Amino acid sequence: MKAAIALNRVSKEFKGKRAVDDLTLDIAEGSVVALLGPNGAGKTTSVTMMLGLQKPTSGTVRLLSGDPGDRSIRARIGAMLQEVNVIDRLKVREIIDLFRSYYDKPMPLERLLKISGLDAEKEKMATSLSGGQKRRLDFALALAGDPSVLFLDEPTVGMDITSRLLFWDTVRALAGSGRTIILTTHYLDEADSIADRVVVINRGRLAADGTPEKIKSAAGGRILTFTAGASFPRELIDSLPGVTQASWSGRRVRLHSADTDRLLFELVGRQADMKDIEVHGGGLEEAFQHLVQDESAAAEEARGNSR
Ligand SMILES: Nc1ncnc2c1ncn2[C@@H]1O[C@H](COP(=O)(O)OP(=O)(O)OP(=O)(O)O)[C@@H](O)[C@H]1O
Repeated sequence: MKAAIALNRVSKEFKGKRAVDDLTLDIAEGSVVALLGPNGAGKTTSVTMMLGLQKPTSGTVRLLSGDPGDRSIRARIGAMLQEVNVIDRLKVREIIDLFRSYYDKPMPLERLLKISGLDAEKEKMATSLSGGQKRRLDFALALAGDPSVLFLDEPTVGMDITSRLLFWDTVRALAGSGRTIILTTHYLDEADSIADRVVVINRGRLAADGTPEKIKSAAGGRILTFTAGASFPRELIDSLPGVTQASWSGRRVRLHSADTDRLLFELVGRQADMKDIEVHGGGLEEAFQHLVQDESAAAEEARGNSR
C-alpha cells in the first residue's frame, strides 16, 4: 500500500534537547492513525514536521510522496492544530468562505457547516463562539479544501461530551471515504474507537505500534511487582511464561502479564528470592500509563548502562 506519510529517521532538537528522537514511521493511505503519548512526548512536533511547518534537525519527511512544503502537496492537506486563532471581525460563514477561497476544489459551505455542526452559528462573529464551538470552527477550516490527508491535534479538547461523540462520528464517516487521518490524543479510549492503528510515542521515540487490540493487550493485563532478593537471577525473568513486559527499578521488578496468577505460581515454584509481592491491574488508562512509564524506565536504564 502507498504511504501517505513517510518519516525516515527523523529527529528534532530544540536548544540541544531532543523532542523527536530517530523516528521512522510509514502511514498508509486511507488509514486512521492515532498518535498517543504523555505530555511533551513529541506528538505535536512530529505532526508539525509531517505538515512541513517545522524542519527536522535530521532525517526526512515525505508527505503524499512529495515535500511537505510544496504548495501542490499542501493543497491536499487539512490540519486542526492546538493553537486556536480565530480571525477577528469576521462571521463564522465568512471565515469558512475565506478558507474555501484558498483551494481549487473546496468543500461546499453548506456541507462544512453541517459537518462541523455550526449551521446555527454561521452568522455569529467567530470571536463570540464558545471554546468548543471554536474547535468545531477549526475543524471546518481544516476540511475547507476537501483534503485527502487530515491532521487532528488533540481535536476534542474543550468539547463537551455530546460534541465529542458527534465529532468522532463525523471523523469516522470521513475516514470511511478513503481519507488518511492522523490524530493525536491522550485518550486511549478515543483512539480505540476511531483508529485502525495506534502509535505510542514517548520521549520522542516509538514506544509501541499496532492495532488498538494489540496495544491494549500489551498495555493491559495485570502487573506483578516484587523486590528481588540478592540471589534472584536476572535471567530468570526471560524464562518466565506470558510476560509481556519486564522492567527493573533498582531491585524492584515489575512484570506485565495477562495471567499474573500463573506467573506468581511459576515464581514461587522456582523458589525465587522475592519479597513485598504485589499484584495490581486496573483500567485501560492506567495500563497505558504503565506502558509509557515502563518505556521511560527502560530508556533510563539503557542510558545508565551506556554511561
Ligand atoms: N518550539 C519549541 N521550542 C522549544 N522546545 C519545544 C518547542 N516545541 C516543543 N518543544 C519541546 O519538545 C518536547 C515535545 O513537545 P510536543 O509539543 O511535541 O509534545 P506533545 O507530545 O505534543 O505534548 P502535549 O501532549 O503536551 O501536547 C517538549 O519537551 C516541548 O517542551
